Amino acid sequence: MKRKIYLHMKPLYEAQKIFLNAWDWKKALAQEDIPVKEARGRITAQPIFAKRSLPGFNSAAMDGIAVRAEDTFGASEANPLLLQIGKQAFLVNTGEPLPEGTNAVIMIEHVHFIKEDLVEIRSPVYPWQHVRRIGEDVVQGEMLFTEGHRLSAWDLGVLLASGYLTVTVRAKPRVIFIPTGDELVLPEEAEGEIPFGKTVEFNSTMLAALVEEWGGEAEIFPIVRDNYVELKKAVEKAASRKPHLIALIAGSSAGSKDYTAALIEEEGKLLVHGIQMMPGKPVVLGLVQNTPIIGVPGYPVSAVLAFEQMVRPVFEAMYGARIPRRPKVKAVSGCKIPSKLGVTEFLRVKAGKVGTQTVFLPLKRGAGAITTLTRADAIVRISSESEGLLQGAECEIELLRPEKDLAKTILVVGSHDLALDILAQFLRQKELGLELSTAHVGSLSGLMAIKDGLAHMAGTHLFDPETGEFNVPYIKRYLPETPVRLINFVYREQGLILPPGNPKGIRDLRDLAQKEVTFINRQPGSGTRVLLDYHLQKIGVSPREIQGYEVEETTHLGVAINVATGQADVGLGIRAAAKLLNLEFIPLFKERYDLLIRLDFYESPFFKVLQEVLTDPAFKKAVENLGGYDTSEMGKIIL
Ligand SMILES: Nc1nc2c(c(=O)[nH]1)N[C@H]1C(S)=C(S)[C@@H](COP(=O)(O)OP(=O)(O)OC[C@H]3O[C@@H](n4cnc5c(N)ncnc54)[C@H](O)[C@@H]3O)O[C@H]1N2
Ligand code: MOO
Repeated sequence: MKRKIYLHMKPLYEAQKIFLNAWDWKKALAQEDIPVKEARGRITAQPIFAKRSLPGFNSAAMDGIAVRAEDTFGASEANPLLLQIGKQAFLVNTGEPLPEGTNAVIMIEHVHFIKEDLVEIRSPVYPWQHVRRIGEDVVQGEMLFTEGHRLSAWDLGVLLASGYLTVTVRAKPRVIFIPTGDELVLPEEAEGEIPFGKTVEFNSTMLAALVEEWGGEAEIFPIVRDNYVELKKAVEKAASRKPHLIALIAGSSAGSKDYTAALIEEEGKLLVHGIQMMPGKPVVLGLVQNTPIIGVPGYPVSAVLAFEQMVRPVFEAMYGARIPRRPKVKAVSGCKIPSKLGVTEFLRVKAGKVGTQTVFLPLKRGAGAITTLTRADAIVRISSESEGLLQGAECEIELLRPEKDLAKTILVVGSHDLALDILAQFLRQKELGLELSTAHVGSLSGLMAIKDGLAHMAGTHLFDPETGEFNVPYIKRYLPETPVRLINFVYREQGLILPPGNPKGIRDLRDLAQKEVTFINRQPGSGTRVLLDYHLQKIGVSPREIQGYEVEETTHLGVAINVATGQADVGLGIRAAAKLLNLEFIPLFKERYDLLIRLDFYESPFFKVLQEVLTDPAFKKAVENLGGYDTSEMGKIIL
């Protein structure tokens, strides 16, 4: 009875507004007086006025002699003046008060001692020269900080100097997290073997760390099993502690054990269930026992992104101050990225510098994969009014790493090849911080990305039927003006990927036209597709005769998985993909897979590292172990 299907999904901005307006966040945080020495990062709760002036007296700004400026007028090289120490001149050190009657300091370097108590000066000084005057820095009564100011390290300095030992700040927001789920085990319980079907509970730690980063305090309750009564008890217990927010983790979507929304509706007020954002859709917002409550989706990436989107604004409202944002930079998309209209999407991306542009490539989209956050360089927000980004489209990206680290990411687009993953691994071992990021857009789009300056390298295996050559004719045709180099990466076997035992007895491309055979294709512009279409034409088989010809995957592994799961009987792809999934393979062609490299990148120090990997026997061996690879010409310059 408690299963709760989504209410009307709300646009992201509307959900934020509803949550902000549902509670008097501004009044939520009490004030507290805390020692200034412990106040870094805290938010002032009142305007703060200086209790004293700084400096509190006229003081020497230099080591030297304090004088009355008027006594020095007329001094020059030709007409030096003599001053009596103790009468007209007084020895002072930096920071000391000026003796009564003096109003300037002459630096000791410019003072000539005639006798112990008699000095000669050869130039005049003007009044208040080398003097820090009373109140020069701060005048008593002056406002030092407005309310809602985040105290920095140096702010503590001015507070202490101007008379404060304690400072009135906003109390820290307190959040109680309640992780829920039968499948969860504490990390400590799962140090060795983890029982089958169990998952380590780590969302609460991530979110609590975020709360602390934002200046709040987090408490994590024990895991609550998927049981309505227990969940209700845990929420009541949490509410009795009067936190500023309760966060229930998981159980927020539409599963048979997802109680969050039902519980909030029955015990309090349900405000929102479901937001038009991805990841993070199943968010629940409400109030229970006069306490704001959020149901955070269980998938880790959804949890983090939804929590950030919904909770950061209410923290800011409580503080009356902004929480520092991640820096944004302009960047362009290295490939086409479709996105769902009506949903605000948060893509995790890799980013790198290609020439003067910052370019990004999307990581996988799965909200369950936490590495899409840990490996990301940036987050790209795709508006709900957009159907996605075209290759080369410019937008702002939110950086998760320092901008200068982006220079160490090598962006590779084009055809998919498993050996590129191994290359990434070796590169990382070779040089700290060097990353290889790949996007599989097909050989031809890869060439175009190189032309448009959207990648450093492209993997390509485009067969030209007219010349029987790989890649070179295409480069000459499509990139006649672009300075590039082409080097060989591998030769690889392309062939038919079949289920174990080849139940339908498929032998060659001709058999694809059989009625009972379902094929899985690759996307147009991919080298494999070009190869297929060429050979089909050569043997006189029309695409119309092939079932499944119009169903496309973008990677060899995608094709292999279709075969492995019985959705297709056969696909065309590389041996390594078949081997990885224990599938049968009939070799048909040997093809050349090259790397097309922008000349400026070819001449960069990073490429030297890459070249070292390409000549490393251990790397070649690792590639050959994938199956169906010939590395004998790896690194050879073709163009
Ligand atoms: N029929 C539908 N199913 C799902 C929908 C939907 O709309 N209709 N939405 C999907 C989306 S989107 C998301 S996001 C998830 C969120 O689900 P829940 O919030 O209900 O979370 P669970 O199903 O309990 O768990 C999902 C996943 O996350 C793991 N998890 C949960 N808590 C933790 C934790 N504290 N630490 C680490 N990992 C955690 C859990 O084991 C699951 O693997 O629902 C989709 N389903
Ligand atoms: O919308 Mo869910 O939060 O993506 O995985």
